[in-house]
Amino acid sequence: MANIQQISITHLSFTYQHDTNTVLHDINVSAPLNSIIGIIGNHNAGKTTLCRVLAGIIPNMMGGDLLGDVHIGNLSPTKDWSVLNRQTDFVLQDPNSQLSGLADTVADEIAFDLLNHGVDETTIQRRVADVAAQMQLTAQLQQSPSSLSGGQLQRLAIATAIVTKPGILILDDPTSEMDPQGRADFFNWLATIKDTTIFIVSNEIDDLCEIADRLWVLVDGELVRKGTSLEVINQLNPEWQIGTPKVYQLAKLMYWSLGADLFPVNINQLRGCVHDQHSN
Ligand SMILES: Nc1ncnc2c1ncn2[C@@H]1O[C@H](COP(=O)(O)OP(=O)(O)OP(=O)(O)O)[C@@H](O)[C@H]1O
Repeated sequence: MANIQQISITHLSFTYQHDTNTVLHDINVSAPLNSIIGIIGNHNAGKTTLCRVLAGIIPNMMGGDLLGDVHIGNLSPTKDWSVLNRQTDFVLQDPNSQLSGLADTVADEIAFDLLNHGVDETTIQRRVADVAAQMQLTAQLQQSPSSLSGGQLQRLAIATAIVTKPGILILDDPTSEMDPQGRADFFNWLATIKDTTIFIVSNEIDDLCEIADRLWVLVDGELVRKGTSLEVINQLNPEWQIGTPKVYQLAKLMYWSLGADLFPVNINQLRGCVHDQHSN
């Protein structure tokens, strides 16, 4: 029986149709619902593929040989896709591929799913204004989506995903086109989201260590590390060539340890550590 408070993945393996390479190898992991899970790893490690499985796109829209079991709460992306799909939004790596292409304005694009859900006009206007403010797109609401910059398009893709208030949000490299300030604003916003299970693939390891409750590390399709960012970053194998946060690099250099050879990975941990050094 599935644990309704847990995300659980057991013995998950996957090979794309008409392919012989197994992309995901026997993945086993669990995490509490409503947490932020950062998915990191090397190039072609299977991060996007794992997101597709979590969203139910595999096997419902993309075929292949899927083994094992995935549950998000009591729902299985394979067996309960129609229910899960209504609660899930997926922000793709390429924002253009997820916009409707039918809307004349940014406001219409954000409103698109709400209109499809039959939401009333007043609620739509309020939700569009709220979400545009959250994604800093208020000034662009009457512009055509085609006039937006890459970073603005990514924020629009996120706006279209969150406007329906999904309980599960899957973000595949959502800040790749954003400038440093846009990226910082996005991660600050993400940290404020409540009651939502968030999976985020990102190379922004500094930001992930500030906000993620869990990190999952994929290397060549295998889940090689899982745990808090503190545990995971302190146990990375250099051969995996996965970047570490600047805070961790500095702390290691200065030997600002949290004890037991654990070095801080985010600002709060670093502050605690430096404070302890001064008070000793
Ligand atoms: N639709 C597909 N059909 C067949 N093979 C695919 C498909 N999508 C991805 N793959 C293959 O699966 C492997 C993992 O790809 P995936 O995109 O999941 O990795 P990733 O970790 O997200 O990569 P990146 O860091 O480059 O974004 C790669 O070898 C890729 O070529």
